[in-house]
Amino acid sequence: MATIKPHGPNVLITGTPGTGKSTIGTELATRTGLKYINIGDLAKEEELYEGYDEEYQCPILNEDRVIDELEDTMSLGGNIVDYHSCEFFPERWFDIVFVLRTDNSLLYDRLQNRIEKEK
Ligand SMILES: Nc1ncnc2c1ncn2[C@@H]1O[C@H](COP(=O)(O)OP(=O)(O)O)[C@@H](O)[C@H]1O
Repeated sequence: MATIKPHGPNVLITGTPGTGKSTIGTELATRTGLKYINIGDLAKEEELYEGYDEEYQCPILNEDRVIDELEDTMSLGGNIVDYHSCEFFPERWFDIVFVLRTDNSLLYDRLQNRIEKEK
């Protein structure tokens, strides 16, 4: 059960990559004044990794370090957290969770566009 936090509620926005988490998360942050936290960006900035996944060709997130890094911020509240996975977050952190979904055919095109842009 979430408790009332001094800086307001914590919101989790999760879902498959490309479903619009960062688009909605940043817009929501602008409109509400809550702080937007993108876990992927945070991990990059603070190097919260524990090795490299050769199969998926990406760094492996150190989930314990993410939790340690965010614990104080989340206790105060007032955050919008954006990440494609959610099972490792403490349930007590969040007051509400949104799971975004997008039709697979649309998702395919969005991710394809993202890859093209990154080239
Ligand atoms: N509701 C929406 N309708 C159409 N396109 C969207 C919508 N939300 C996001 N997009 C587009 O889909 C792509 C992926 O969105 P993004 O917010 O980066 O997703 P995520 O953060 O979940 O990976 C972007 O090009 C974005 O502009």
